[in-house]
Amino acid sequence: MRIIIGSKNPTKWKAVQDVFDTYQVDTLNAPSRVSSQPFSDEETREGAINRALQCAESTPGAIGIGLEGGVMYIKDQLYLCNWGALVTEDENIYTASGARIVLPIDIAEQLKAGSELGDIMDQYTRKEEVRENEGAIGIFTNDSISRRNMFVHVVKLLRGQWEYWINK
Ligand SMILES: O=P(O)(O)OP(=O)(O)OP(=O)(O)OC[C@H]1O[C@@H](n2cnc3c(O)ncnc32)[C@H](O)[C@@H]1O
Ligand SMILES: [Mg+2]
Repeated sequence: MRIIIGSKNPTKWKAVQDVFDTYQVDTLNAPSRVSSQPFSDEETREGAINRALQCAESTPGAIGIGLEGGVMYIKDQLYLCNWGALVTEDENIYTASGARIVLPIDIAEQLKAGSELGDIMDQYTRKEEVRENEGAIGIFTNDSISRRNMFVHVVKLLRGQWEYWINK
């Protein structure tokens, strides 16, 4: 069976390949159809579902996966949040979220002013393409958990739910 992941970002498709290691995993540049910087759990989850649906619809018999990054408030603190969705060929939708950590206040201020986290992180670290490597979660956990690692966990939650319910 083919798995299609709706992003060319290596942290995302490699996470899917890590979990679905015996499957053929293909990538599709599927737009999230939400803001480029989602600002709530709801919006981030919707972006993941939109991407997964487009992937599943693109190829008969394929499973679509969408992974989306965003930020969300708890009280006055801004947290990183990530969501995943898996859509089966009969359009069952499974969702799961990833671990979250609070963002430093100066990063939160720049996000509130309208910048995207990917750009802010590159400036902050003086690196290139942090979002395609360790990610903000890697930087602010002292490299304990990379963005790919965090997505592996999300994809395991998706695969596990799908396998559980498929036999019911
Ligand atoms: O190509 P796509 O799949 O769109 O990958 P992306 O890196 O843009 O990832 P998202 O659209 O899912 O993330 C939404 C925004 O948040 C940024 N972002 C999310 N998580 C991040 C992280 O861990 N490190 C750096 N930027 C992150 C990202 O760059 C976008 O600006
Ligand atoms: Mg993006």
